[in-house]
Amino acid sequence: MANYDLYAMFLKQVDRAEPYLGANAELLPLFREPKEVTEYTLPLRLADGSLRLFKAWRSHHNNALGPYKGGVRFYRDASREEIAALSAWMTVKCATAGLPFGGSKGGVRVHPQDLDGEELERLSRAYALATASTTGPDLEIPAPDINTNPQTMAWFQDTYEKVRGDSVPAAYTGKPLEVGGSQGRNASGAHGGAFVLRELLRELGMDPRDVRVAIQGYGSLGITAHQAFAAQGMKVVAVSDSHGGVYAPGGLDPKSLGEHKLLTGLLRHFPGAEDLTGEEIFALDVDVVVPAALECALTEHNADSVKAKVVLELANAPTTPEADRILEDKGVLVAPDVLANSGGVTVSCFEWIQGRTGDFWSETEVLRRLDERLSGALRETWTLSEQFRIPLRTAAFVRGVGKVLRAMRLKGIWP
Ligand SMILES: NC(=O)C1=CN([C@@H]2O[C@H](COP(=O)(O)OP(=O)(O)OC[C@H]3O[C@@H](n4cnc5c(N)ncnc54)[C@H](OP(=O)(O)O)[C@@H]3O)[C@@H](O)[C@H]2O)C=CC1
Ligand SMILES: O=C(O)CCC(=O)C(=O)O
Repeated sequence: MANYDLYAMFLKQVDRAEPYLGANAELLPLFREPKEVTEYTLPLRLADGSLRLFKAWRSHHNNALGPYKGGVRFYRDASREEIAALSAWMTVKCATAGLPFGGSKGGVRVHPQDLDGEELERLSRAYALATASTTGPDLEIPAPDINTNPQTMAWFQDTYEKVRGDSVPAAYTGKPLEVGGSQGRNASGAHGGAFVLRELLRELGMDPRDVRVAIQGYGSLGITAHQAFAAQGMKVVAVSDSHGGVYAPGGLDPKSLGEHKLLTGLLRHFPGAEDLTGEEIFALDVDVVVPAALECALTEHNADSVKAKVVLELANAPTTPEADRILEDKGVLVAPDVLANSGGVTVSCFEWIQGRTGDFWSETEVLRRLDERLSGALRETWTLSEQFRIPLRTAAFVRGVGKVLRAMRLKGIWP
């Protein structure tokens, strides 16, 4: 993925929506730029006494719709460009899901496996300290992303509250339940994706019980997606991680496969399944493929091999614009990330509301609201896509970017 310019990918997606944005397209030059990208150098004393410096970034893309919202990733290839592009997609995602947020993203260039638990805690606290002055329920509300989790959010929250000398439960989301998290947040990305897929299958006249799925990526999102799809009666026949994958035409059981991965660290060698190479996952004879790992998984090199009818993007930016064109020509429907993986940030929004009001909801209530919101967003996007005969991604951009531009116009963001 390293050779793709993610920000250029985002701009190409905006370009395709531009002809449908009417007079407000005049404001696009401002929308195309992140408002600010800040770089930090985080010092860390390692357990062996040596001193190491870590680069980190926080990108604020656009806040016309509300405070900045986005995850923080700890990732060895994190870069300024990657974080800026992901913040721009967050702006579109929040608008597409109808949330009162703008878009941001944060990242630290670190391979977390190189650090022990205490070093990771101190690095997390260093990041929260560096970004504290631009964080808060009305400013910017960070959340988990790749290699960060509820524990990371608890460390962020504690550091922030020590700086503020106050309790601020709505400053971070994706927290553990014990410190103000929301029911249903951990699996919300997967549930959101499953709701979007269910609605798409309905539009396509397909019965979920006849649907075979292949998932690339078996981390937080991939594992919970396997469970959510199986609960809807779909058959997950193949999954992969960074070491390769497994295929079982009769379906893979999420519980025993999860235990196998936990025990051995691998998906491969799962009893009763065939091993796959990572490259084979997208070319399988299935109905739905689900990229749930990293950016640029589907490119001009492998898009033509896709046999599925639907690509459900649970990862951020898994399909390059070149791959998008190839898939369109083949008649493959791509459910875009800004819609398909918006379940995470939507339940983050619910957590923010619960933290501000002190009124906490049951998991059933969280999932009911998530379903209502994402099913509605999918139907509106589908209608727009049919009306203008444009791909779902472009339709999602027309809806999402359109909302942001209208807010910019009303607020008079031009000085
Ligand atoms: N967590 C969240 O709330 C949200 C996450 N996302 C996006 O979803 C994606 C996944 O996030 P998340 O599940 O949290 O991340 P995790 O770090 O928990 O999991 C990532 C998974 O991808 C696998 N992987 C890495 N490289 C490859 C590869 N080349 N081929 C196949 N699998 C690979 C990893 O393998 P291994 O297990 O071997 O390490 C791991 O299973 C990211 O794009 C993220 O931005 C989007 C919305 C919300
Ligand atoms: O939950 C959030 O606020 C952020 C989720 C996120 O980073 C993403 O959707 O990519």
